[in-house]
Amino acid sequence: MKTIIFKNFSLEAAHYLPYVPKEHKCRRLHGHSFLIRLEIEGEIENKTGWIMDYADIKLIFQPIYEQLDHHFLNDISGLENPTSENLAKWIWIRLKPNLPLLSTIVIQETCTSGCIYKGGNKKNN
Ligand SMILES: Nc1nc2c(c(=O)[nH]1)N=C([C@H](O)[C@H](O)COP(=O)(O)OP(=O)(O)OP(=O)(O)O)CN2
Ligand SMILES: [Zn+2]
Repeated sequence: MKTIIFKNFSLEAAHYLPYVPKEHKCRRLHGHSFLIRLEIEGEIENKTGWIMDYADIKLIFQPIYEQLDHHFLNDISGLENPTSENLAKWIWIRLKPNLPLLSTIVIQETCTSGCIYKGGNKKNN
């Protein structure tokens, strides 16, 4: 039976949203403690009793995490407009090839706001 496991990460990063009106609060440089949740969907293996080791999810995500943690997101290629939605998509494109069972990325930007990304078609991700 298909089961979903998850691994949560917390990362600190600064950003601003360049395309909102000048008066919008998010046009100003500010920072977040982003919460990122990676969900993996698959079958439970008989022998191990798991879908995959949580530690392996962490290992696979590590190089991407390091590109983001304590960075200015707007400076990162492909993240010039670092909305939650674009961040989720950016992570998905880089992570999915190495983590084929990835099914959902949840980005929580503040206590009250976030995005749930489930991938896209091959053409536009
Ligand atoms: N669809 C999106 N809307 C907004 C995004 C986004 O990424 N996608 N981002 C922002 C800002 O980055 C902002 O920092 C977070 O927005 P907001 O929820 O308005 O933040 P608050 O903590 O101030 O929310 P309150 O609940 O009003 O206190 C804006 N919009
Ligand atoms: Zn923000």
